[in-house]
Amino acid sequence: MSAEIAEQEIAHEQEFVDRVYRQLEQSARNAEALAKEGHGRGRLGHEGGLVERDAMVFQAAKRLATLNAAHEGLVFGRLDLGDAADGPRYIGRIGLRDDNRDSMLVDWRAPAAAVFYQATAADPQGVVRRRVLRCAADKVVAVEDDLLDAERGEDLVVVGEGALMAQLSRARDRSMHSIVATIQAEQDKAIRAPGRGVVSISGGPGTGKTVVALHRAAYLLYSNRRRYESGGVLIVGPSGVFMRYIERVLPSLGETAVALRSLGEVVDGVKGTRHDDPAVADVKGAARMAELMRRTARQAVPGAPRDFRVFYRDDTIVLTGRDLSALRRQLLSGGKRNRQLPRVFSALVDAMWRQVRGERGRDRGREEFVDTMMGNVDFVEFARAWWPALDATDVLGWLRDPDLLARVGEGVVSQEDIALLSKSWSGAGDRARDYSVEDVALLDELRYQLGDVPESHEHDRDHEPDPLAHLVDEGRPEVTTVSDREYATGPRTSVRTEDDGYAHVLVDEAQDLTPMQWRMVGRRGRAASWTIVGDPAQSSWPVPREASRAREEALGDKPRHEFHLSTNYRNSKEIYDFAAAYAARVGLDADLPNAVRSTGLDPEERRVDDLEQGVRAAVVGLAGAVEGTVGIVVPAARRASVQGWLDTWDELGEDRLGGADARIAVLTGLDTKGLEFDGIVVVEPQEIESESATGRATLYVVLTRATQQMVTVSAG
Ligand SMILES: Nc1ncnc2c1ncn2[C@@H]1O[C@H](COP(=O)(O)OP(=O)(O)OP(=O)(O)O)[C@@H](O)[C@H]1O
Repeated sequence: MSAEIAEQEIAHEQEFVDRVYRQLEQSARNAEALAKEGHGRGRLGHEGGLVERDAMVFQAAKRLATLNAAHEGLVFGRLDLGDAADGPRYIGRIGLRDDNRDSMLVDWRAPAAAVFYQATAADPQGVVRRRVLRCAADKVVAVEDDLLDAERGEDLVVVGEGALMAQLSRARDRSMHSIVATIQAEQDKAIRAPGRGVVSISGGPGTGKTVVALHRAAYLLYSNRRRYESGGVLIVGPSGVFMRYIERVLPSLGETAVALRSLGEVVDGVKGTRHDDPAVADVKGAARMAELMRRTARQAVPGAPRDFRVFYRDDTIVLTGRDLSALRRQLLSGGKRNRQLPRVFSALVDAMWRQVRGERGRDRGREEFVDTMMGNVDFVEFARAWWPALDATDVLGWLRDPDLLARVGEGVVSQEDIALLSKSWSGAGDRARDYSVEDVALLDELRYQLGDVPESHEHDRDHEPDPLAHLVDEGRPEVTTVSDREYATGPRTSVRTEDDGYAHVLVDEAQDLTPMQWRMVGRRGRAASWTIVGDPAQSSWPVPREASRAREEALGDKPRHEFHLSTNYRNSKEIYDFAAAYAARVGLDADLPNAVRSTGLDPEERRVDDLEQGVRAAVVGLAGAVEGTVGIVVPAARRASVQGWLDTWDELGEDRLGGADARIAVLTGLDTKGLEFDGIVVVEPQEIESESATGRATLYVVLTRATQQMVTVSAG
């Protein structure tokens, strides 16, 4: 194939791409005009004007956002079909029509685009030639063809060596990119799977599970926009760094109505960023913690009055500790703690009225007794303190008291568990509200145990007017509506459990969710369809059976659809062979995909006398050898010291600045989950392996993160 012919083809495609961009601008102008008109109508003030305006402005703004997001690499595919009379079909990130309403560009998710991904030479499905256009901004820089039907395509020019290889060899930056142009047939099936029930996508490292799941989210939004945009789509991933890594994929596909949350951010209003030590994390994630939280949520409020005494007419009325415990149990048997707030006053007054024996008191009747108590400042204060509206963070705080922890933990968790939990919480001091990722699932458990504070229980007609009502109102959290969610760009502000549900829940790196995290995520997907992505061999949770039970409970009896991906698109063959040999050596039952790209560069295992100098040489070497990112992966115990070294290695310049998001960054094994780097330096792999009960799986994850080159460095 001569370069000249390739140039001609590129120039030809450029003409079409130019036309598409002109049309895009026209559409953007139309959307803007519509938005302006919408604002104008609002001002007219005629009936219904506001509603109409809101709808118009909203639609126009959304269309504008989509158009802006689509700007980069707008057109990426072309199909020449058997029936030449139809002309070529172009595929893009969004669909676009010309002024005559004729289709110029087919949205990649539309049924008419499916053959672009599914046609093969063995089964061309009417496609003669498939062409991928590679663009830089709005300029076509290369075209890559597959001739699928050699007979009918005799006259067609065929250019390029394959879009996929070109895409896989590109340098990595700190963001995942969309793969719309090169989705492979087995991936496409998982992306376009029907939106009902649970879609599980499994596969070994680098098989595209994450990127496929994200494209699936975009597909679902396209195929049933009303359901998924108003009900919301929640995407849960392992860490903040991971969420930043994937956050650009959906906007680049024109979708913004999605909540991306790391496991530490699933609960509105709290944020866990640090991890507990593995031993503590293992306890906090275990299923037995649910019972511990249930018991905690039923405890008397620490520091609240233990009894109450008042004189009424001829009687001394006393609510003893025992009375109050019985009342607490009685109220709790009627429903969740906060839900019972409207009943507290009557329950207390009833118990006290039973003690009114004197004639003067009885003669005046219960009503007067109630009125008197409502006006009694001491009583109202006592009742507020005895049964306040409780927040999960306050209740978790109770467990900082080792005695209380030991009391509620008895018979539920072991003595060792209690010691570990106590060390984690009672030592918190100033960090009392600095939650770990593992604490967040416990807070969620407590939220559901406590229940929401009723919105306006003062209107509750079945019960006495409640002097505590105003108290409750002060603390009433905001409630979000469906339209808030549609308009929302940032995190939701709701803290009510009833607003937690989504229409679709997508869990990435699902093999790592603890039982408590499954419970937390499961609550958000009771009525949802699900996409679950994972690879059991990469799991860092030590009790897989317990986690799968919790996962089954979260998913209920929803129908399951399984998809398996079998090609590793990330690692060079040399790197993946090394990792697979490690998995076999340490006895991991790994799902071994087929790595398709070879670089001729084997990983290196270096032994050095001076660890710092050895790591420095490896990092500087890789930073010069690869174009993209370099990850320095260290045992958790060495993280701070290696970061300190990196800070002093001035020859690396700006590339090491910016912490976890820099071109050259220090990460622990667990931090690397789901990420990838062009070059990886693994510091003391043996220590990473022995650092936790599931260290072998963690090291396997680490060994499967590099796209180009990998060096391990150990001292001695
Ligand atoms: N069809 C494709 N075309 C181009 N690149 C692809 C394709 N499929 C996957 N990739 C790339 O392969 C890399 C690995 O993908 P991804 O991170 O989604 O894999 P994964 O299965 O989630 O990996 P792991 O389980 O190891 O974290 C990414 O860079 C992704 O963009």
